[in-house]
Amino acid sequence: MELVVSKIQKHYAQVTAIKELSFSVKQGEIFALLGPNGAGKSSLVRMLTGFTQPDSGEITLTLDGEQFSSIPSYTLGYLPEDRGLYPEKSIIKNLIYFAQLNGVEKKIANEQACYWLERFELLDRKDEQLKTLSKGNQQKVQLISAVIHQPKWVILDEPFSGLDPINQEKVVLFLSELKAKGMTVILSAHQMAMVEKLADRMLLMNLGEAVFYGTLSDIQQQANSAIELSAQFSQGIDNEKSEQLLTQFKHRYIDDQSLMITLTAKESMNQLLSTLTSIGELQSLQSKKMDLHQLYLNAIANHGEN
Ligand SMILES: Nc1ncnc2c1ncn2[C@@H]1O[C@H](COP(=O)(O)OP(=O)(O)OP(=O)(O)O)[C@@H](O)[C@H]1O
Repeated sequence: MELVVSKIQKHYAQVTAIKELSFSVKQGEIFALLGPNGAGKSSLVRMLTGFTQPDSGEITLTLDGEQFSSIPSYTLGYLPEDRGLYPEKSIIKNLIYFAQLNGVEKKIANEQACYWLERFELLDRKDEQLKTLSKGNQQKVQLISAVIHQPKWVILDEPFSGLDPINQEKVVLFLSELKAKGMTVILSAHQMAMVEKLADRMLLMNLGEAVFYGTLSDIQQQANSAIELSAQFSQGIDNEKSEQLLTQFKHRYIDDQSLMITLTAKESMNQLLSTLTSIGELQSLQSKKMDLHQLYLNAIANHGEN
């Protein structure tokens, strides 16, 4: 039941939205699609759901011995980028309506709706009109509507958007629960801290191409040629002087006594050390693994350079 995407391309008039993209999603995993605005995530999702087709290349999913060129709608739960619920209807009626559209009996739909509403602490408001909920709470109802028919595959376009940190954590738990129930989840997101916690594997796209792909540790290994170093000085440093001396090294300031440097394989540690010691009295120099946020920024900045 692996979803295999092989060398797909998608063009819109002059724009090539997806270029020769290949990857696969394994059954039961949480797979994250990452990338800056315009990278091609929504174009890809539209092809995975069968809403549009690739101009070339192939998408294949084998389910119960049958082969499909997208995820069939009967087994898909989808949270689209443009949300669509009925603001005048009650929360429970919205959810039952969406479940019934997907062939779920009313009684089961009601049970499922109550189960998930309780999880999101919204059960006591189920009979209120949807429009009376805050934007974040409406988002939670929308998430429930995407999974109320217990699909095997779930695609969520930006499930964290508009949510405060507490509710983002609730969505992390919600997604983990979907995985524990055996669903395969594909999500697009811009919140790297959430993705780092959740995703089994991920694909970073830029300009329609894959920039990195794999588990977080695969990606950290791929980026191993570059290391992040944190330099701490015993006194405040002179920014003007450090800017002149550090021109060849990619760096950013943490505060007036410390900075982060990204050292690539091409650059010399000895030279960096002598540069740092001429900036001021170095108290410590530590290397640390790049988090997903930093890996993402570096990968996008370097994409297309080689
Ligand atoms: N219907 C369309 N007609 C023409 N160009 C399009 C169309 N849809 C997308 N594009 C272009 O294709 C490229 C990829 O867009 P897409 O919406 O897939 O990116 P995205 O990664 O989903 O961005 P975002 O994070 O902003 O939602 C962009 O250059 C966009 O302008």
